[in-house]
Amino acid sequence: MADLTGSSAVHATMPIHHYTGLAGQSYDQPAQAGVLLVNLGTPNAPTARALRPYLAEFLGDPRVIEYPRWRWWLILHGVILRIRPARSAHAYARVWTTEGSPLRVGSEKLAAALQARLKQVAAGPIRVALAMRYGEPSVRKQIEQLQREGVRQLLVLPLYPQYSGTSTGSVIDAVADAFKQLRWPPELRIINDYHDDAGHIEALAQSIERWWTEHGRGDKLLLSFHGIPQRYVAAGDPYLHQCQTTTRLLRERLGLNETQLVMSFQSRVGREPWLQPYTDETVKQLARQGVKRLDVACPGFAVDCLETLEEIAMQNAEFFTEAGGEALRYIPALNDGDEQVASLAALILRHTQGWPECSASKAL
Ligand SMILES: C=CC1=C(C)c2cc3[nH]c(cc4nc(cc5[nH]c(cc1n2)c(C)c5CCC(=O)O)C(CCC(=O)O)=C4C)c(C)c3C=C
Ligand SMILES: [Fe+2]
Ligand SMILES: [Fe+2]
Repeated sequence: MADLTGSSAVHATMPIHHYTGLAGQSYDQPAQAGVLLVNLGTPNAPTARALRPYLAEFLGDPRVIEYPRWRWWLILHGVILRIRPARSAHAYARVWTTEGSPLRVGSEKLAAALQARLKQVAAGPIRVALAMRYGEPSVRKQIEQLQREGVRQLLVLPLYPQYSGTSTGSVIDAVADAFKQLRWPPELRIINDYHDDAGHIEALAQSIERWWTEHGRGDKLLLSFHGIPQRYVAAGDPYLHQCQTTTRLLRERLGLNETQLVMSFQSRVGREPWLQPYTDETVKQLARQGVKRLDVACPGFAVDCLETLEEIAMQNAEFFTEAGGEALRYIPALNDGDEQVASLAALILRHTQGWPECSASKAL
C-alpha cells in the first residue's frame, strides 16, 4: 500500500531536486515585495496600423463595453475598427513625442521615480514594475518577471484614483487571469482606489496652487474626469460618487465654492448617454457665459496622455476660444512630480504594512 504519510524510510533517501517551477523562480531566493503599477496602455505608434490591435483589445474587453457579446463583436470588427483607427491615429500624432506616447513615457518616468523614492524611504528593497492593461508590457508578463526576481508579496496599484469597473475592475481581471497561470502565486494586495486619500488630495491641491503661482489664477477651475456610460453607474459602479468626492475634497482644500470650481466628464464614445455634464458642452457654455480664462485640471489621470494633452489642451481649448473665451489653460497631471511621488510612496507603504521590508525606515 502506498505510504502517504511521508514517514517511510524511502522518502528520507530520495534525492532533493532543485525545482525552479514554471515561472523560473527559486525557493532559495530571499522573499521580496513588489509593486506593480498598471496603466491603461497605448498604441506603439500614432498610425492606424498600430491603433487597430490596441483598440481591438481595449474595446473587446467586456468590462469596457457591456453589450451582448456577438452583436458587439460584429459592430466592433464590422464598423468601428474600420473607421476609428485612422481617426484616433490622427489625434495621437498631435501629442506623440520623440520618446513615444506620452502615456507610456509618463508612466515609465513615474515608475522610475517611485522606485528611487522607495529605495530611500522603505526599510528593505521593494521592486517597482509597470504594466499596461492593453498592449505591452502585459500584466501577466510583468507578474511573471517579478516572480522570477523573487517577489512573494505583490501590491498592485492601478493608476486610476477613482474606481470604475471599466478601468480598475479590468486591471483586477487581468491580475486574476495572470494568477490562474501561476503554480505558486505570491501573496496579493490590490489598491482599489485612492480618490479620497488625504495625501493624494494634498498632492493635487499643491500642484494646482504651484501652477497658479507660476501662471496666475483664471476665472474658474474646471475638473474634467473621463466619462463612462450612465448605465454602468445605475448598475452600481461607484465611479461617479468617487469623482464627486474627489471634487468636494479638492474644493474644500482649495477654499473654493461651487461656482469657482465645477466638474464635467470627457471622452464620450458611442451614442448612449454618458456621465454629464459633458466637458465639451461645459467649456462652450462657460465661454458664452463670459468666462475669459478657464483653468482645467484632470484629476482622474495620474499621467498626461491623449485624453488630457489632445482632447483638453488642444480640442477643448479650441472649443473654448471659438465660443468667445480668451484661453483655456490646462494644468498638467501630477506625472512624476514630487507631489505625486511622495503621495503614492506613502500610499504604497501603507498598503504593504506587515510585509517586513516595506515599513517606512524614516518619517515621510
Ligand atoms: C468606449 C468605452 C470607454 C470607456 C468606458 C472608457 C473608460 C475609461 N478610460 C480611462 C482612461 C483612458 N482612456 C483613454 C483612451 C481611450 N478611451 C476609450 C474608450 C473608453 N474609455 C478609447 C477608445 C480610447 C483610445 C483613444 C481613442 O480612440 O479615443 C486613455 C488614453 C490612452 C493613451 O494612449 O493616451 C486613458 C488614460 C478611464 C480612467 C476610464 C474609466 C473611468
Ligand atoms: Fe478611456
Ligand atoms: Fe478622447
